[in-house]
Amino acid sequence: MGDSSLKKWRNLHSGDYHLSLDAETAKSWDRCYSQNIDPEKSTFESCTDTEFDIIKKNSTEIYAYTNRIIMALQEYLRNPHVGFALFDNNACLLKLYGSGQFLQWAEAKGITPKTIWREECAGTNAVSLGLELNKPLYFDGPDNFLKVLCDVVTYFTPFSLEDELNEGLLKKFGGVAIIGPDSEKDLDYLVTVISISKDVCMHLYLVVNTYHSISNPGLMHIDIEKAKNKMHILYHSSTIFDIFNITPVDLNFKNLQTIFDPYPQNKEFWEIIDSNRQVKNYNTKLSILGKENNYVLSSEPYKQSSLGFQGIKLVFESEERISSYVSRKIGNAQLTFSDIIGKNTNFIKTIYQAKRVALSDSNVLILGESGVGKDIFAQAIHNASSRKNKPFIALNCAAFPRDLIASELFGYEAGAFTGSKKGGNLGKFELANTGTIFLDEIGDMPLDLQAMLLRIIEQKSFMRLGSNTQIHVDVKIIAATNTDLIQKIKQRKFREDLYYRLSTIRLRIPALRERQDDIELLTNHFIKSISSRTNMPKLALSGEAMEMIKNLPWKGNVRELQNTIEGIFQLYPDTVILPCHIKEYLDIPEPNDLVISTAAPLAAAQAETNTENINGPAHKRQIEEALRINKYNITNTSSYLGVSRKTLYRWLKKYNLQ
Ligand SMILES: Nc1ncnc2c1ncn2[C@@H]1O[C@H](COP(=O)(O)OP(=O)(O)OP(=O)(O)O)[C@@H](O)[C@H]1O
Repeated sequence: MGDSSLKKWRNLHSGDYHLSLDAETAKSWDRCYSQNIDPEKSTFESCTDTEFDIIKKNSTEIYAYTNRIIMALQEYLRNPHVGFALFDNNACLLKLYGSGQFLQWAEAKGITPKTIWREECAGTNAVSLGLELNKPLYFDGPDNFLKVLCDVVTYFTPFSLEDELNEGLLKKFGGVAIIGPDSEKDLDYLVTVISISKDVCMHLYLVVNTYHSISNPGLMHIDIEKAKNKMHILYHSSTIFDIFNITPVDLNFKNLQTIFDPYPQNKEFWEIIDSNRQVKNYNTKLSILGKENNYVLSSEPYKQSSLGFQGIKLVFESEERISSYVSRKIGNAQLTFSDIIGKNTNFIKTIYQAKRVALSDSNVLILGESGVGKDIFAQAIHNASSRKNKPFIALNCAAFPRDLIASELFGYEAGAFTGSKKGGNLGKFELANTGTIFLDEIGDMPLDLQAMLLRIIEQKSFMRLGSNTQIHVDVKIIAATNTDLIQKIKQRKFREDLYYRLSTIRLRIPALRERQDDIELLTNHFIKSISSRTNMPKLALSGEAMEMIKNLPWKGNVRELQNTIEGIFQLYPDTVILPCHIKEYLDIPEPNDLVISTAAPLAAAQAETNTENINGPAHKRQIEEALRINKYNITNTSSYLGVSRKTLYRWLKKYNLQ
């Protein structure tokens, strides 16, 4: 022990150390004195072997990275008298790295793995104080509270990250120190430990935050030693075992082939690894410990040339987990062909065509007026297809503000635009991968997005907003519209090439007025479903009332019919419905038999004008009621009333309801 160090240390203890030590160190000395820690104590406290096993297990994240980095740096630490020490977040010494000379010196001092450097065990030292203050610290020998450390110099830096979920809080993971005899001072050592810490923290950030924010997929970091043709698992998340459905085993620093079956199995996987290729959401079959399954794989090579460090980050998801995640978040297609009611010959033909469409993987364009059942057909097609257990994602292109559709469809990278979520966001195309995406009201899609959609269809890949990486997707597209797309093409509002790409198969759903023979069937179907839903088994409609319903124009098609039936039974639940009830509900004036006609149905435009003309103040009340029920949402209210948004706006203006 250096005499001058010991002398300085003794002087500090016998005098007023507040004058010589910096404020934080002096405060720590105060605490040590108040806890009656004996400065002369000659040994460190250590944890037991069992405790140390638990500590090591809890520290695998920092151990995996730091171990590798220190190993690579160690040979450049030219001074054989000093070495590295790795600590966990409770100041337990996990491992020492250095020359034989350094390790002998450390052992003689009692500085060995398992020793605890917390203040209450080892008095004030750079490790305890650095962890507490969360900052790099250099400690000269006499700054240490214990005599045994009075000639030991320490350069320490903690590993910490801001906790993204709890703003302001810090997650501490431990730290790294360079330790040696007091004679070996060199402030560059502090720079060395700071840069190690920065590197470790960057890795920890990737591991802890980036991927876990989305759906907690399986994450693996592979260390590639090209020269030795070795690929080791440097880090893996615990979810990997669930995803691969295997019993947890120790994979740290194990060769990749410990779980991935060797070539020629996993051909695609080995090719990606060998060529260090980046892929995003790549559907591939993997053979894990003899069990084959489908997975979605993303890979991202990385290289730290300065440290001679090269690896690849792999993210795995099983297809089942993605499907269940998506269904939980988005909800799946519920309806099947058995939910579609109709006996009209043309309508039956449409159902037949739709069933055939479901068997092919081509894109489908569903055409038809508002409320004819385009949505129900899209769901039924998905549920009758081979993709039925995969996601069904619906997006109404008209309901989204123009600038949000792009991020809804394609997702975005973290920080892609102001207000974007920290971890980025999956777009509908990524969520629908392997399943079906239903783009309702495609005619309202802005032109620039039409170009992007066309690219997805042609290349089966796309890029998230703010990213330049192609993401591969396998999605069946069902689009629907109630507008005349040919007309829109002529007006240059819809791309002709996209129209032909989307309409590989066109399905036209006839309007209700073209299948009057279905009205009775549908009416009875809706009465039955209201009865069972509301527990009102005796709902009844007179023959005349049914005749009247069959002859109304139903501009809003099945939706309008359904809403009317529901509305009438809500208003008159305890009576047999007669024509007078319907007239009252729809505000049809008695003498003017404009709408009730057994003759051919009125033309749609004429019907709308008529409804409007005959209704007057009652019509206004009906609109007010519809607005209230639909919480003043224009799209929902117009659907509820079975008219277009344009018509509703016109009515609002006319009745001064804006
Ligand atoms: N053939 C049918 N059998 C049973 N219910 C139907 C049928 N057609 C439509 N419906 C019902 O009518 C309502 C409107 O149908 P849907 O939403 O599928 O119409 P749409 O054509 O997609 O309308 P929009 O163009 O306004 O989006 C839904 O409640 C649906 O369940």
